[in-house]
Amino acid sequence: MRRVIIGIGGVTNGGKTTLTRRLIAALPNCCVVHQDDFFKPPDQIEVGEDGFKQWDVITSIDMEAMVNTVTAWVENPVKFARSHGIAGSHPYEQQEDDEIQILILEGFLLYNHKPLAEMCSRRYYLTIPYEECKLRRSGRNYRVPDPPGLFDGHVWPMYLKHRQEMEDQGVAFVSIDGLLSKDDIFNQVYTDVCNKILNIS
Ligand SMILES: Nc1ncnc2c1ncn2[C@@H]1O[C@H](COP(=O)(O)OP(=O)(O)O)[C@@H](O)[C@H]1O
Ligand SMILES: O=C(O)c1ccc[n+]([C@@H]2O[C@H](COP(=O)([O-])O)[C@@H](O)[C@H]2O)c1
Repeated sequence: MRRVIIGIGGVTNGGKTTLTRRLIAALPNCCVVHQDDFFKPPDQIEVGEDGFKQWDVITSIDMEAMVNTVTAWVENPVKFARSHGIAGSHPYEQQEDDEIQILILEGFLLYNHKPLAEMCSRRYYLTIPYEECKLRRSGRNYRVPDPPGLFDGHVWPMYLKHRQEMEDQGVAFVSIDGLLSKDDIFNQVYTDVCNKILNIS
């Protein structure tokens, strides 16, 4: 059994979840782990000197739990799929030795966590400019709503900081223009996955 982990990273509201949903529907034997599912509870999030809860830093996420979840998939992708209620049309019971199992990791701080970044066979990174990001973010409803000023005071500065850190650390990624249409983004990434990972064209 061949295992492949694909990273879908990038800026908040860049289109990561949208792209991930489409890839899951198109790829065989494909599971997903969302980094957002590992946010710590609000009472464990530090308040910074700027007065904002520091959601957009890696310590706001329980990375140990996330890595444990990914490790569970690596150890047994078939069991992982079953225990996460993924039946699909693929014959999990009849595994061929050369069958491929795919895990998508989706999140805004994937590549700033070295062990996770290194687990990805290929890393995609969605970007959108400041104005578009602020606009999309203003229409989003998170479990904890954004207080006024959070985007400019915390979210965007942290995005720039983490992006710079990732580039300084030499993490290799395929940059995706999040301003393209949802169809174009999907086609670009799906074609790349087929060519570079699945070796089918
Ligand atoms: N390519 C796109 N063009 C325009 N809007 C998009 C595109 N991709 C996503 N969106 C919209 O942007 C918002 C955030 O998308 P989402 O996929 O949840 O982003 P993320 O997971 O990166 O935060 C949603 O309203 C979504 O419909
Ligand atoms: O999901 C939550 O519980 C949650 C609570 C507070 C904040 N968030 C925001 O979630 C953002 C990352 O998710 P996303 O989908 O926008 O990439 C990040 O910018 C956080 O500010 C998310």
